[in-house]
Amino acid sequence: MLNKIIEQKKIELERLYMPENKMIERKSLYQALTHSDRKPALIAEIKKASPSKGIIRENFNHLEIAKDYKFAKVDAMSVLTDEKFFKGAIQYLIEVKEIVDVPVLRKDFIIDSRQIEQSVQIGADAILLIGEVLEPSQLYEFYQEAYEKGLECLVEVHSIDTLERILKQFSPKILGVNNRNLKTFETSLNQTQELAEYIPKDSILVSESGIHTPNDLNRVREYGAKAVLIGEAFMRLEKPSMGIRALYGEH
Ligand SMILES: O=P(O)(O)OC[C@@H](O)[C@@H](O)c1c[nH]c2ccccc12
Repeated sequence: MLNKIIEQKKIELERLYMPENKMIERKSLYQALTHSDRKPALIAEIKKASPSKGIIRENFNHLEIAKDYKFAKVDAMSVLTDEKFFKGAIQYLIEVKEIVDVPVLRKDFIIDSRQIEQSVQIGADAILLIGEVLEPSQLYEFYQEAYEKGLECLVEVHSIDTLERILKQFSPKILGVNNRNLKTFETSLNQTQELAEYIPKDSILVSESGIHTPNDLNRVREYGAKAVLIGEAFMRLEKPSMGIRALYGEH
């Protein structure tokens, strides 16, 4: 599946949409995650579908979800912009960014430097760079290019092997452990536990995917996650904010 997604991205690169530059105020994801009242801090995702689950939310309205997340005071929002496999859209991110005051992460498969420029233009505050998709040297180049352009990066890895290869190159400030294997779609929170000890002390550990219950949240907190990235569990609820309160045990 991962290969299929990357092939599709290469096709899309031939007609990359590049909107006009607007003046956009950037927000720091790093700041938001380190100054959160919630432990772990929360990145809430806006996602209609996924290749592993199909359509997750039938009546999908990105702005309604963004407003509800805003009401719940999430620390950051992640917006899927991949159209083909996640039924996302660049337009969703543009519009969400206009109505929220927290950093917005662009969730997509970045394989080309032009997508970084595009992310700047559409108003993203941060982008995802996937360790299983990019060679460490390429990933580091994109990382530097993004920071030079005022974007932060969530560097995501699934395996210890990928993490080690990246850490030989550099230490990303925000490091995500994807509990889901993008090739098999298998999800296990043990992934966060196994990788946690290798995460540099100065990096923020974000546990991503497969977090549904308060027990899941407690587990990854104990493993050392300073932030979590959650999509599906909230997308299945009419009011995602209710799910957030239940998850964190807030009243
Ligand atoms: O919906 P979940 O299981 O809560 O997962 C959210 C997020 O981690 C997931 O969407 C994700 C993590 N890494 C990705 C890379 C590409 C696309 C999607 C993802």
